[in-house]
Amino acid sequence: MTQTVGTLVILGASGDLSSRLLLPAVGQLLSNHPERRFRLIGAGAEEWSDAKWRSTLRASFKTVKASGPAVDELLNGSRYLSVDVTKPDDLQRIFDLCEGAPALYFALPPAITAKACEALAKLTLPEGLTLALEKPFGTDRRSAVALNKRLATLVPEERIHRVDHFLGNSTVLNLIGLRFANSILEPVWNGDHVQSVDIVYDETLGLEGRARYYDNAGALMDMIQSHLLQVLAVVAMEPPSALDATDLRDAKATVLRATRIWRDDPLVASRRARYTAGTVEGRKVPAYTNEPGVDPSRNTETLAELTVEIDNWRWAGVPFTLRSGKALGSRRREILVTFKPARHIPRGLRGHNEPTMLRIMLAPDAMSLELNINGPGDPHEIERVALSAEFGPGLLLAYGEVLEGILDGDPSLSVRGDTAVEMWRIVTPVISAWKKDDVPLQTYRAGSSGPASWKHIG
Ligand SMILES: NC(=O)C1=CN([C@@H]2O[C@H](COP(=O)(O)OP(=O)(O)OC[C@H]3O[C@@H](n4cnc5c(N)ncnc54)[C@H](OP(=O)(O)O)[C@@H]3O)[C@@H](O)[C@H]2O)C=CC1
Ligand SMILES: O=C1O[C@H](COP(=O)(O)O)[C@@H](O)[C@H](O)[C@H]1O
Repeated sequence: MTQTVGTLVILGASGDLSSRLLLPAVGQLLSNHPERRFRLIGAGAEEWSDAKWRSTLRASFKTVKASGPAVDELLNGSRYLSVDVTKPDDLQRIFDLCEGAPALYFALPPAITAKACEALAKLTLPEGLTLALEKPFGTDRRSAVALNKRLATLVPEERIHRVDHFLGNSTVLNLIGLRFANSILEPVWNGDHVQSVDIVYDETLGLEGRARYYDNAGALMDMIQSHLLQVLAVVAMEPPSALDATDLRDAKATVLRATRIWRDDPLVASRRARYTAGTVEGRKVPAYTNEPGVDPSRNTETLAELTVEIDNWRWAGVPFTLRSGKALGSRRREILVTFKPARHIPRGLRGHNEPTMLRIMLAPDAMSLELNINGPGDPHEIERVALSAEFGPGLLLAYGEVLEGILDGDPSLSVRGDTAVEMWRIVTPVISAWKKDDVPLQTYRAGSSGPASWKHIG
């Protein structure tokens, strides 16, 4: 551990991300690493007292059973400031409370983050300042470019953490281990052997009171433009020499630069849908358009599918389909690599000739290789089996891993500025086509597997 940060400041501390994901991660990190010490300041628009903030901290820490002297010390010394983060004076008040080098974590809607960065530009910034920005980074390609430019005037790139918690996810690191610590996978990890790759993140969760953010984002921006393209980058990248920030981020950037929507045609490459009323896991879910805070005229999709191709030697012609949606009947989080079917099965063998499939489940962390083998009974009969294994669970929650990177000044797992822009470049033609209504917004019943007309993946 080489912690460079003395004070972690959460901007947007009264929001959902903070209490549900960030604060538990802080508690878990300190329980697992009691040698760590840093100050925590919460800053948000709500008029909270220090006491109310500390009771929020306690409640969040309880969810992960965080305890120990480091946790108690942080709790007792933690302060809350009621601020407007778009005002330079308010930001200065925060800096005045910091000890050591501060890290500002923007747990804010993207438009407010951009305004807060403008406000920072009016201040003399503290030595060693680190900035951590949540996804989505900007609201489109242009705003991402502008935000990068602004950030570059504030701190050096290595102290900017564009957070994508899927990259804090041990499974993504497991994926790198699986791909590159075995010599049998890489020779077939290309378009000569792979027929298609699907990255699916179906959630049973609905809107969960997040209309203010989600109704302006939708499934494409919320999940595909950020998380799933990052997963694609790790699945498809060339082998990095090391897991360090330069090698890893160069490898991801190269593959994303080669990525474009399938056939350059949003009508072929994308589909979108929105849920109607239904029942999910025994819970009644109202139609998305009847959720509090939703403006139906925005036509926000809650399920999106995007197929891309990667213009390079390894992957040319292989469709990569990314899909994510809310209020679906069952949770499914997996990367599915479908290999080409065997060219010829000797006459005399009967039964399956389905392609070999490698499923990598993102949570719970597991994998399964589906093969055709001679099953029990008649040895001429080919049957389907799955060889399964579990990845070891990570030591920390995904956000704990993200926070570790921020506190220790290691940006390996964060998204680099050029890559953040590239991810917007990939989805821009789809966003434009959807705005013009060129791709119909279909519907699916909450609790179903999506619109009946959509082909099932895998
Ligand atoms: N929630 C989640 O599961 C995840 C969220 N994210 C990302 O995190 C970010 C925040 O999301 P989320 O927490 O859900 O959103 P919320 O709306 O719950 O929280 C945003 C917080 O920012 C505060 N805020 C808004 N404007 C200002 C301002 N000018 N000054 C000070 N505080 C302000 C809000 O205060 P008030 O309510 O008083 O306006 C609120 O507390 C988004 O970019 C989202 O994409 C990423 C991964 C998961
Ligand atoms: O960033 C987000 O991610 C979550 C899904 O991630 P998980 O780790 O909680 O499974 C998603 O529900 C949310 O809409 C999105 O903003």
